[in-house]
Amino acid sequence: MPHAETYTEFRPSEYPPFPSSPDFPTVELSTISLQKILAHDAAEEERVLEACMGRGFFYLDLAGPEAGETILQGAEDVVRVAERFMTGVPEEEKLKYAMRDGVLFGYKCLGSTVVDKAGTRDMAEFFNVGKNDMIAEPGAPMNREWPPLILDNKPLFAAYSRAAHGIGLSILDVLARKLGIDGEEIRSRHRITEQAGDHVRLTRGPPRKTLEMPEIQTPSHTDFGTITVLMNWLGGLQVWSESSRSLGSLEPDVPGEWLWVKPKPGHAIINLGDAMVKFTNGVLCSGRHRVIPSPGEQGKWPRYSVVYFVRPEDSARLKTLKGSGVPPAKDMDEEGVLAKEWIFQQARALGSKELGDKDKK
Ligand SMILES: O=C(O)CCC(=O)C(=O)O
Ligand SMILES: [Fe+2]
Repeated sequence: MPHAETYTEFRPSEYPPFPSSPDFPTVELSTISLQKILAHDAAEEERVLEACMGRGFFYLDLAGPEAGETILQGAEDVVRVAERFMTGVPEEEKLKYAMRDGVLFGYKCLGSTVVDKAGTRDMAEFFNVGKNDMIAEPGAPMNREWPPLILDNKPLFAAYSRAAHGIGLSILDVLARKLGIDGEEIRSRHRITEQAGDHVRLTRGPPRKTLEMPEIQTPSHTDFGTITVLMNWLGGLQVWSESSRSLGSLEPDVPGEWLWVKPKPGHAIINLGDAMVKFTNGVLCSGRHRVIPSPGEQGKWPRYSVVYFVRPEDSARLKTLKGSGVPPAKDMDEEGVLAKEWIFQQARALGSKELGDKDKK
């Protein structure tokens, strides 16, 4: 038995495999190579477009480029910080850092959101670590107070945020090129130094209690921002089998079923958010997804994930962008809605009590 101080419940090398049984139908997602994207490989770029016009989800092979390696190693280091926070800090201390007053950074305790019309409570804890505060120069003012554990690891969160943001923008560059959109239209709305809702989300879901109970950890949602870089080690994430471009309702609005997304070692899971649907007038899809406890034997382990949300800068304007592959829309020549306001509206549409919980969803 390891000594209490070295004990860890995050032990990827010991996890049982994802069950191969028809009881757990999985989704087939394309695998895209970050290396090839960065080398402007034409066939790979076409596959990125196809994946984003379809489900809006794909695996990204991170091996090779420096940013990919930063995510691969960094995600495990981030989970170790998450584990110390989630399992080591008393609840009343954690609640001092709760998300509140429309600020989406900080702690969300288990059960603070409703996952269905019956009012069932969620089963996941998160901690949203804001990008701007982590990349801030020492001594610069911050958007909020952070626990010492997070501040002690500021360089880790800064490096992780920069790498994930950079990867997200490289994918957005590809999509812009393929759709004939001026890449600057997207880049200028996602400058890393500008204030934005970008954050690293640390999540912990407890082990499954029973085989039958759904125990929803994160209810059905589409991400609000532009693009998401997700690292997870255990099953639990599911995508809705049919793509839908409508935003905002808790339940899927087209017939289909939930399909499991099998974690793939060495790969991130990339998905588009609602801002990308807006920018492209619905040409691209923000896939609907949710998280339930891991299947089969995997469900005996607590489940951690590390999510980076790339979002438009707070003061950016959201509207359909001009491009040869984008059908014209009424809002193209309008000023567009302020990103900060857009996120707030999306959160409210999802029935959130506070903005924070439901960027959350
Ligand atoms: O934990 C996961 O695998 C996905 C989490 C997620 O979808 C989210 O936090 O938006
Ligand atoms: Fe999500």
